[in-house]
Order: sequence, then C-alpha cells, then structure tokens
Amino acid sequence: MAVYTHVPSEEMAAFLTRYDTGELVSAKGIAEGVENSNYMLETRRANGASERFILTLYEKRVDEADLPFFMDLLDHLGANGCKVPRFIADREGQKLQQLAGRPACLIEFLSGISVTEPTPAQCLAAGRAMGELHRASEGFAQERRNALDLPGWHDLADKCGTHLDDIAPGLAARVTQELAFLDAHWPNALERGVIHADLFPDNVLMSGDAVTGLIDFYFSCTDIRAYDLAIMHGAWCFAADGGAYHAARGASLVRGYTVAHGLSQAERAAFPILCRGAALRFLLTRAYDWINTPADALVTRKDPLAYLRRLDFYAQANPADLLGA
Ligand SMILES: Nc1ncnc2c1ncn2[C@@H]1O[C@H](COP(=O)(O)OP(=O)(O)O)[C@@H](O)[C@H]1O
Ligand SMILES: N[C@@H](CCOP(=O)(O)O)C(=O)O
Repeated sequence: MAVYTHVPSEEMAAFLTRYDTGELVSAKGIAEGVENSNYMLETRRANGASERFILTLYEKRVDEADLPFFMDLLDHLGANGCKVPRFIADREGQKLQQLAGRPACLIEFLSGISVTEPTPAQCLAAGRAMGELHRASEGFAQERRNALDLPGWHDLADKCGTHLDDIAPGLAARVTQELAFLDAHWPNALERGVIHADLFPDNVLMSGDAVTGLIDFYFSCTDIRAYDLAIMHGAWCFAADGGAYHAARGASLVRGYTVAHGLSQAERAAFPILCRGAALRFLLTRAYDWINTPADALVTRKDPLAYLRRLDFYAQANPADLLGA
C-alpha cells in the first residue's frame, strides 16, 4: 500500500478549489507504487462532466528541488509525441503545491493497465515506446545527475553493510565482488542522454498490445542511454518472481527499441555489463529498503533476491540470448 500521508477529504476538496477541475466527487488511495503517496481523484464540473486526476504527495526519495526538471521533461516529451502525463497548473499557474505538509502535484490521469507477465508483442511495443522517448528527449537541454549510478551503488552497499547477509548468507561478499567487476568494466564512454531509469511494467500503461502511457519519471536523469534499455530488460524479460528468463521477450523488447531509436555495436557489445549494473542497482535499493522498512509497514517490500537471480543470470549469459539475433 503506498499511501504514506493520509489527506482528510475536507483538505483535499479545499485543495482542489485552486484548480479549474470542478469539485471533488471521490478520492481513493492507490495501492500500487512504493515511493510516493498517490490518490485517484474524480471531479465534476458545473456542466456535469466528470474527470479523473492523480494527486501525488512526494515522500522519501523525491527531492522537491528536482520537481521542475521532471515537470519540464514531461512537457517536452508530451510536446514531442510521447504519451506522458502533464502536471496540471492551478489558476495562478502553480504546479507545485504543499498539501498535508508534503510537496504535492495534480497530474493528468492516463488510461490503461500495467501487465504482469508481458507477451513478446507487448515487449515490442514497450521497447518501441522507450526508443521514442529517447528520440524525443534529444532536444531537451536540462540535465540531472543519476544519484543511483556506480558511485551511488557503492554508497548503498556501504550503508547496507553486513545486513546484506541477513537477507541471504554471502550476499555482502557477492555485492563487493560485483562492484569490483563493474568498476573495472563499466562502459563510461557510451552515449548519454535523458533516461527514465525505472521503466518497469508497472510504469507502462497498456491497452492490449498498445502503450497508452508512460508514468513515474521520478528517477529520470542523465546517464548512459542503453543502460535504460538494460533496466527494462531486467524488469520485462523474466517471470514476475525473477525466475525464468524469456528470450522471446528480450528479443522483442530490443527489436522494438532498435526500430524506434537504434542500438550501436558498442551498445550491443556492452549490453550484458549494463544488465549486470541494472540488476545490482535494483538489488541494492530493494535490499536497502528491506533492511530499513519495518516488516509491518503499510508498503509491500520488494524482494531483493529476485534481482540476485537476475544478476547471476546476466553474469553468465550469452549476449545473443539477451539481444535476440
Ligand atoms: N498519470 C497517471 N495515470 C494513471 N494512473 C497513474 C498515473 N500516475 C500514477 N498512476 C497509478 O498510480 C500507481 C503508482 O504511481 P507511481 O508513480 O508508480 O508511484 P510511485 O512513484 O510511488 O512508485 C501506478 O501504478 C498507477 O496505477
Ligand atoms: N521499480 C523499483 C521500485 C520503484 O517502484 P515504482 O513503483 O516507483 O516503480 C523496483 O522494482 O525495485
């Protein structure tokens, strides 16, 4: 359950009077997500027309100072043909508000559902959507450092320390060994650009095989572009429990991306290493949350070991199996 901050309905209704959205009819906390508090709002205008919105209160990892970057990026991507939600301004032109003591924004609602076990056709469409996103972001001039880059993984591993071994015996040593490998082999020279950095199936809204929306840009940053595809590969191409690898999903995802954006020889050659880095990144953030979130907290902790299994897979994978022919 990701509603960390409870907003009384009177406060929510008063908040909405700042906007041209009509009056609040219903507000429901959204169970999905782990980072922020999200509510689905329904409003009704004087003419009876109803509309839906997302209300997000920023918690935990989102720094308020980064919100203008995310807002400008989504404006830019939307203007360049990507299906991303707009941040909605109040009557005075303000998009960033305070609600219940937290930074908060009203956001356009996009329809669609997230898939759990994607088909190759859905992977193709999702890969294409990421390729289009990377193309569309080429004219975006702002930059944001990725705090969860290789030095950031070292920091996280240090913070987790020997508690990693409470999750699985030997995990601390495995992480140290992997960091040493990545320090020696990370492909820093690859092309960089704006990346989403968390384009998991739950952040892609779909209708059948078509992508209807890309959401949750709160990790977006400037980093190696093909690393974004590697993150997607780990998130889309394994059984939901992190078990079996589905080669047909991997081939379709990469094909969709390649059609929309292209993937250079250097990016292909480095892809297994990028996948190892992506797997370690999610292993570490999940492990950190596992260690630091009480077992009875309202949020469902995500399993770090599902990413250890992916890491082990990528460490011995044949590149052709990851990329398709
Ligand atoms: N713009 C949107 N349109 C429709 N649904 C959304 C939108 N933004 C968020 N959601 C819903 O809220 C859930 C949590 O949002 P998300 O941004 O992923 O939260 P978190 O940052 O906490 O992980 C999503 O899985 C989706 O169901
Ligand atoms: N995708 C990450 C967690 C971040 O959650 P999201 O709901 O913001 O995508 C993971 O699976 O570890």
